[in-house]
Amino acid sequence: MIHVENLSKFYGAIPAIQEVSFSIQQGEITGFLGPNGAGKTTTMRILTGFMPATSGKASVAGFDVFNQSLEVRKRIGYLPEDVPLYRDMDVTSFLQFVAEVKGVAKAQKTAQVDAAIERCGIQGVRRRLIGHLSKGFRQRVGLAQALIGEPDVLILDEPTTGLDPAQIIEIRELIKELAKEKTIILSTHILPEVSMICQKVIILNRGKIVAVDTTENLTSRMQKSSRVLMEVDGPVDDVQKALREVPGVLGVEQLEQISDQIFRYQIDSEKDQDVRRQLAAATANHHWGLLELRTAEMSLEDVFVQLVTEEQAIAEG
Ligand SMILES: Nc1ncnc2c1ncn2[C@@H]1O[C@H](COP(=O)(O)OP(=O)(O)OP(=O)(O)O)[C@@H](O)[C@H]1O
Repeated sequence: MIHVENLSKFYGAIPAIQEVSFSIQQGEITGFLGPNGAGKTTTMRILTGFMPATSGKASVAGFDVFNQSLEVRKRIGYLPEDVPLYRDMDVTSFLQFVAEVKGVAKAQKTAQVDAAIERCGIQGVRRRLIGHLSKGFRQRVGLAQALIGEPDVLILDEPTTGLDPAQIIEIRELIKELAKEKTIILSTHILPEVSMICQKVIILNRGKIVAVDTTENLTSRMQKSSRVLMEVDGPVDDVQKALREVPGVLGVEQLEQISDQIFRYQIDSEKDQDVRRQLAAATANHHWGLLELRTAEMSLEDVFVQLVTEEQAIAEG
């Protein structure tokens, strides 16, 4: 559905993205993840035909984003980071205006506006002025305008930024619903958002792709060791020593103190080696209280830090 090949964009002499390549299949929901300034917005703007690239190729549904930008725009619904909503217009009039701008046939205009209003759950505010809506509802209106024209692809730039926790959950649910019928690219710098919503992740750092994979693969590929978390009631130095002596254990780190003698520990062991039984036995042998023992998944955040650090180390030689 979306193909990007060796895309680069320079602002003057400053490279915003360099040699970016990826493909997104129809129906996939892909997270564009990267710190501020990584090049997420730049890539999205090029894909939506808002801005030309300096070099490289990109196509959406088989149409070239540079030479056939009108065809591409018809197939993409775009939610920019700052949605240009007209605060003095009511929701319905605004969406009708968007339908006109997008060239929706007159006969379909009302039906499409109504459908978008319903999809985004804004029936109750359809006559309200946009300027009087909460940020969460404004974001829903932003999503509704992206749906007008019935595009196959949605490109959403940081759709949850600036929302409160309840609104964030609502918008994520809405995006997941939309993902049942659309191909979606969503940019974010919030890591859990990607693992919650996306099947695939493209990680950008300083204008370059550092990884493209499924969220699951990425986590397991980068996981170089297994990690166990324990909470033990016992003398801290002795506990650490005993846990370190368990075969296969690579390191023990003391985490927070819960109370007097109770501490939490993080134990890293060789990948694929399950040391939980031995850790429990070591604790029992010393008659310490074992209050908790569980494996810890490496978070996407750990993966991200690892990838970016590795990349920086390579760049610095
Ligand atoms: N119009 C512009 N003129 C000059 N430099 C720009 C312009 N727009 C972006 N840049 C630079 O290009 C790089 C990539 O920016 P971009 O906005 O694409 O990143 P981003 O990943 O979307 O970041 P953010 O999360 O902060 O929006 C940054 O270094 C930025 O300063």
